[in-house]
Amino acid sequence: MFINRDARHLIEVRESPGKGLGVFAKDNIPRGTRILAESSLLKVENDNPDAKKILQAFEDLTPSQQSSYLELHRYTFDSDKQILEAQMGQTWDEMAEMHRKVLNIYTANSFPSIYLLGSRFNHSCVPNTTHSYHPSLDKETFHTIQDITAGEELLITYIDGSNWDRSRRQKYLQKWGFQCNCPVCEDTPQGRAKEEKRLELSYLTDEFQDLLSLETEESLEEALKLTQKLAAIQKSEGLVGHELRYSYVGS
Ligand SMILES: C[S@@+](CC[C@H](N)C(=O)[O-])C[C@H]1O[C@@H](n2cnc3c(N)ncnc32)[C@H](O)[C@@H]1O
Repeated sequence: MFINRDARHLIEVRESPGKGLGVFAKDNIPRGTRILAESSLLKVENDNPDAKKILQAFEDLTPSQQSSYLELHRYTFDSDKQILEAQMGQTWDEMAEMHRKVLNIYTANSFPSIYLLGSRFNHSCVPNTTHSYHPSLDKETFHTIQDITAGEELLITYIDGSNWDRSRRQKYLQKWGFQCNCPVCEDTPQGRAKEEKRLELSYLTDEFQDLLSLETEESLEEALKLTQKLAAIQKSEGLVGHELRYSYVGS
């Protein structure tokens, strides 16, 4: 049986300078704490946005759930707008204002479901929090992956590839309409040194895939050595979420 508890009393939502609202620690939080296990407010069974299903799911909410939903952050990137326009058979300007709002909120916050508290986590390319869907609980769970000090912001990553280079990361983040200034993205000597490590990770990951595809005893042994090297860099760079798990057990 899975215990359906979290430590949300240790977090609060408040203004994060330059980022809108964010999630902050009210107290010190040890690494590995499940800070949140949250049921979705609005669920759409599709990884890609489907305008009509999203609007129907919104219609199916209670009035109080609808007003909570409408308080979430709004943003829709142009290419997502084009997809939604095609699905609706209307231009963005022709759509009812409420439809634009609902879709704007969906595209800015979907996991692909929408979570009221979970949607307030901002992004960092060096996250201190990870999240995943927990099928037995039917909840999205959020765990700290670093020790957090009181007052610190809890950050997840919106990117599914920690070894992407800076320009690829930034291009992907355009979907949410912001420029990342996390410790790896900042244009400082420290930021550039961290970026070098990302490039090394990218190179080693490609080499690892090449070795695996050879499927000889020697290449698999080499691949195993490489994963140890990958894991060491990931740990030293604070990349201790999903990517480290992949290094140990494969994706
Ligand atoms: C899922 S919401 C996160 C919560 C949001 N800040 C709010 O006020 O509800 C995504 C939005 O947060 C902002 N955001 C997230 N991470 C950011 C970052 N690292 N820097 C600046 N803005 C960020 C962007 O406006 C983005 O579209």
